[in-house]
Amino acid sequence: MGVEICVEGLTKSFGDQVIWQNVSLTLPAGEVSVLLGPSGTGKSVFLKSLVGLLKPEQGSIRIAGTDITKLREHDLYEVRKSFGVLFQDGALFGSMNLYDNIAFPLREHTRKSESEIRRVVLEKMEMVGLIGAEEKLPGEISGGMRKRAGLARALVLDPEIILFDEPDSGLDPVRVAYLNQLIVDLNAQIDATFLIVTHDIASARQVPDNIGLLFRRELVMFGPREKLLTSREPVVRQFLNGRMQGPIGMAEEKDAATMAREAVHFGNALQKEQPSPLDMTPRLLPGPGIDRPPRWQAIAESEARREGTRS
Ligand SMILES: Nc1ncnc2c1ncn2[C@@H]1O[C@H](COP(=O)(O)OP(=O)(O)OP(=O)(O)O)[C@@H](O)[C@H]1O
Repeated sequence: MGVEICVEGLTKSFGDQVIWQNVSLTLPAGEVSVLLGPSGTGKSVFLKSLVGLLKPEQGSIRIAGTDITKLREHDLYEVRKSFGVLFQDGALFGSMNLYDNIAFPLREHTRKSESEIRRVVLEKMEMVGLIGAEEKLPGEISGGMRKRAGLARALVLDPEIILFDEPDSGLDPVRVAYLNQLIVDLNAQIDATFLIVTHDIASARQVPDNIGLLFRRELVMFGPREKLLTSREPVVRQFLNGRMQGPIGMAEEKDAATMAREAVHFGNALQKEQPSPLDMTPRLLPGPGIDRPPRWQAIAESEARREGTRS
């Protein structure tokens, strides 16, 4: 369960437009990682590269030791079965009810009997809190329920890696909180490797083990969430605090003249800014009723110690 993904020196362009270059990171097996970045920095392109839908020009993507950039289409097809992907809108078939949508990958990719399929579909629907909604059509349910259904469908082949493309998009803050709790609960239950692309800073602060930030065609930083949350790197602080002041501009990158005007206006206050203890948001833990495997038990104990030193 849960495999390591090791990306080294990855570069992707479309024509002469370089999307990102020399990206290296390791997504540790079974951990939750978040990828942040201003709009258009190529986060979705990165997810598509991981599943082999796009081919980077340089670098390697090792999944459990196999470099998938070198695989032929047939072998890639096999590797893709180890991925579950939650697309932004759930990507459900509008004419199929939720049960059939969730059963779809099992009917396509396995030889399971309908009674086995029923067992798996109902188990996953229960995990995401959708029991009772089997007959509903995607158009009859809320955006939050569609995401849950998309997640149940991503789970049916027991993936070792789950990719979430902006799971919070289009949801109100309360639904985002429920979905984050579900993501953490699932990670404790199925122990797969999770990568979440998001713009939601509150989620990025609370949910992951690791955070990465794409900016100016590079991976500015990737590491344990403590490293990012307490970083003094101006672009990281600007992004995490959702501010206009800093290197990120309206069209991704600020020009030198705007940066110079800001420097005059704010002096070097931004450069000197220190991270505060408040930057270390408490981590979201698996909810009541979810058994904690040793990894999550250790996280809970370290959070309790941190709380102890705070109060
Ligand atoms: N198939 C493609 N062909 C050409 N250009 C593409 C293709 N896919 C993506 N791009 C370009 O790659 C860039 C990055 O797009 P991408 O959707 O990955 O950004 P993103 O960081 O996910 O943005 P957002 O946060 O707004 O979703 C964009 O300029 C986009 O136009």
